Amino acid sequence: MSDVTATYRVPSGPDLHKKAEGIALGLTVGSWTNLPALEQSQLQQHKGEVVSVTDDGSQATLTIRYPAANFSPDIPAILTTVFGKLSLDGTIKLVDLSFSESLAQQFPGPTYGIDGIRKQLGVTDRPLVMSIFKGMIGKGIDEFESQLKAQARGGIDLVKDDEILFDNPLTPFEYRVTIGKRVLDQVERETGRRVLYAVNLSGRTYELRDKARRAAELGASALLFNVFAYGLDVLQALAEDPEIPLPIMAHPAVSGALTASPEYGIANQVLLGKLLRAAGADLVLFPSPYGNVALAQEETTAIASALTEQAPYRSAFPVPSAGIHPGLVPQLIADFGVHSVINAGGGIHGHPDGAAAGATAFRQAVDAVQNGLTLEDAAREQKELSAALNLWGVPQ
Ligand SMILES: CSCCC(=O)C(=O)COP(=O)(O)O
Ligand SMILES: [Mg+2]
Repeated sequence: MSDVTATYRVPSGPDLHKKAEGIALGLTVGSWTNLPALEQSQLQQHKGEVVSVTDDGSQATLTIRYPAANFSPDIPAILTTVFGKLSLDGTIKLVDLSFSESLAQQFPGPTYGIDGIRKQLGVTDRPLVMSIFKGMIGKGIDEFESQLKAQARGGIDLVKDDEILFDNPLTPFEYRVTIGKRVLDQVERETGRRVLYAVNLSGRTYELRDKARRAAELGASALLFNVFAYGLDVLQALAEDPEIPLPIMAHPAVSGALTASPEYGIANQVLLGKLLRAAGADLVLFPSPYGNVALAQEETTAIASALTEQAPYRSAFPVPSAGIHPGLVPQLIADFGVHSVINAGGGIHGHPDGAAAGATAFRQAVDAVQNGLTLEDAAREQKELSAALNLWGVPQ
């Protein structure tokens, strides 16, 4: 049977079975008043079913299954069913969500995912390294071009716009795409390495599809998308469009408003993990456990698992981000493995010898870990890594 199963965390207390039954009924066939008996029996197949109720004395967990016959197979309908009105109804957090196999198949998942992006880049055996344009607001297209060249020549695999760089007269969207393509083609000719650039797809919702199609026509290599400012269904529409054949990188901006409370909202592993993957994100940024905007270690592990564990979809790249510098590379690889992206803005542009050296320092740090060396040992031979470690250190 096609269905969605939702798990909620609520405060411990008496009458939890009654509470769970109230949710299962209230979000499906229930009403605040009794319906005639005949109508009740006809509605039985639509009723939510309480799967389990557990209580550890401080917190309780309620799991409820909702028949897919109640909703159309899209994320807005599913979220409204499992956590629409309920999200407004007291202390309750949606901590897990699973689709039955037939429901899961209604969603696209990543078009490229980890394997597809690795294939485009020709990099199979190490974490990818990504850099973020920084300080571009108020700067012109020449600055954009020189920053991109420096990052790409330094050894970066992917470059992304910062999420706060929107369409603007100094660096218009289409210019960034065309100049980005020219620079990256030139770097490929020079070095033999393919680098992807994710341009920030921004603007009004109804403009996005045409803008993304235009970007593809102009030779864009990837899109950055502030999905939570728009909605998961907008991401899905972009991912499913055959005229937008580009990897999509989901930025977590705004998601904290939905996830940050331990008692309310939606768990990170559901929103940034399962739902982003189902909706078609190829790469997912989230706060790392050690940077300046940090998430708890177990939450980041749960996000990364939801993006990569067994599912009817391709795996999406986990991109733990914020406050990342080369000294953190061993920890990042230990925590997130080889199939992750190491992403830095300040940690590249703040390098004492500039962005190209910043990019090189990251690649040297990755190579050191891959070769079983400590960063300190590798830095004896490599001046870019040495300068980065002198500035930011290696956490012990
Ligand atoms: C909170 S995850 C997204 C990180 C981000 O958008 C960013 O710009 C990180 O920049 P940083 O200089 O901290 O690497
Ligand atoms: Mg940013």
